[in-house]
Amino acid sequence: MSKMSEIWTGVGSTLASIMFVHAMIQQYLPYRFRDYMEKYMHRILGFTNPYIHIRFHEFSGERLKRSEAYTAIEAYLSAKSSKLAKRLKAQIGKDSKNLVLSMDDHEEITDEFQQAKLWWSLSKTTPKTQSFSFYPTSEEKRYLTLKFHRRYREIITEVYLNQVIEKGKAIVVENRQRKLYTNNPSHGYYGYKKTLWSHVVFDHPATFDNIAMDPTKKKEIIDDLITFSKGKEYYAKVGKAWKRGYLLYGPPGTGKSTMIAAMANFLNYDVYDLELTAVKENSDLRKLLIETSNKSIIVIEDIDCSLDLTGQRKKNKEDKEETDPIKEKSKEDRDHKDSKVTLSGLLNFIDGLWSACGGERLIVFTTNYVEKLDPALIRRGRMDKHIELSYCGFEGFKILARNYLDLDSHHLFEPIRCLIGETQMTPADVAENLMPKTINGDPEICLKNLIEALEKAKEDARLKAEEEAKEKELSTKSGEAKKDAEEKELLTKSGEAKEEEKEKELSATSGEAKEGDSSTKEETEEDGSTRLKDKECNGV
Ligand SMILES: Nc1ncnc2c1ncn2[C@@H]1O[C@H](COP(=O)(O)OP(=O)(O)OP(=O)(O)O)[C@@H](O)[C@H]1O
Ligand SMILES: [Mg+2]
Repeated sequence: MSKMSEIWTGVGSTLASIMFVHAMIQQYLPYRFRDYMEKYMHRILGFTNPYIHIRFHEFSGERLKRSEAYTAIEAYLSAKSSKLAKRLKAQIGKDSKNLVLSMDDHEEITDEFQQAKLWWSLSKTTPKTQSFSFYPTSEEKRYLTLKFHRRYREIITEVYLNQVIEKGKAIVVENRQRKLYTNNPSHGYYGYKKTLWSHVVFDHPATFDNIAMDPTKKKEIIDDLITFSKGKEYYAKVGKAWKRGYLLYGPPGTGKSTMIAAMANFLNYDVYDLELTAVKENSDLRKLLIETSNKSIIVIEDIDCSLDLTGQRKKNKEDKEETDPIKEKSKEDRDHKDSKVTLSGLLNFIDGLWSACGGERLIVFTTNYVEKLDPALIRRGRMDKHIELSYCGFEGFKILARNYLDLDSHHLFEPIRCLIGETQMTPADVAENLMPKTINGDPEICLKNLIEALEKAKEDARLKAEEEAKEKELSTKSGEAKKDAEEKELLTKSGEAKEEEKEKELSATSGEAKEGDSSTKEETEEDGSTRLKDKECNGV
């Protein structure tokens, strides 16, 4: 027993001495000298220590992007971590149904591969200059370290790691909880985490099945999306970045936003809803692009309202645009948000060199006024596919009737078919009319509601057309009257001019004829006036 206590005392004093020496070195040895010592210590240990360490940092390239390898390894280790690690981190999993567990900082778990034993550990470094903050610092850098015996070097680096990455990627895709991101303002206070994007779980029920549109057009879009998502090799072969631009245009309420949600659900992509007015400069746009993940849709809604995208051309049309409510709104937004994003910045965002970072991205613009967009912005190559979403047709109505009323046919479909072809009603309005207003609503009542609304819309359209025709007629008439008056004026003027000319001509000819007598007349006049003058002077 006394021997045991002696040993413990010995160990204790040795440890205390080591700690003392370490503290002295830390405090008194010059920084450069310490660096040298560490370097040579590692070399000496390298000869004696048979273990190899590989580090995988969470962020690569100046924190620009989360490392894909790190994410994949984290996913691969997640199953093992939940069994082996003592301290775990929990995150909500796919569809908010289950928890995904992973090991916490400074934990270590073991793995085996063809008789080789491996150790995975998670560490983090915090910045040396600590400042007081209520919030967790975003400067922490995490890294995973793999440790294994040097005799397994080849098998681990050439086989094991590749398998880990592959399996991890598959798990990431499987567990992917799709997200809807929006960009944080580039300036001002925006919470404790200086991230570029904030996100919520993307949970939109729209699918291509319940979008009301022409079936052939719908199939064309679906085929296009499938071709894109499977086109990795093809894009590489033709030397194009793996991305595709979609321009969705049409009147309000025709399903542009719904279509984006359906696309995301169909392809299982994340959605990045980019608010351009919150982006201060073109360089911020680039940073935002880099922070987006693969398999995502980058959306800019109402692009015509987001920015002044007519570039320099605006200056030439200043007067005209002053009365344009859309441009005025965009001007207001610009003034408020102080955004300096330019058209060329946006063009570069879509297909500049940076747009090729990552891959499998859709860029979608929506607008109500396609004609107001700069042609350079929507040319093929930038916006590859232009999709017009328009008023509801009979095919669209049938889809809505199936969605909202579970009806595939009904005797009221026929009058609706006739009416819907003659009116311009958006799918949003049709859907609203079809929606039962009570829990056990009768479908027939909903169809009748729709018929009523369609008839009203038809009547309104007729009245509007009549009014327009009248206005046109009036303006034509007033135009004609104006023209008549102008013509008359012109005629009168030309008549007068002619008369004057004639008179001149006449006077000229008569002047020539009388040329001989003129001297006599002048003389006579002269005489007369002399006489009058004489009279005046004489006081007569
Ligand atoms: N084609 C459609 N198919 C099914 N539902 C539709 C369709 N179009 C519109 N709707 C319904 O109308 C509502 C409005 O549609 P949505 O927001 O997609 O229109 P939008 O074209 O984006 O309009 P805006 O131009 O004003 O943004 C949606 O909630 C959706 O239920
Ligand atoms: Mg919309």
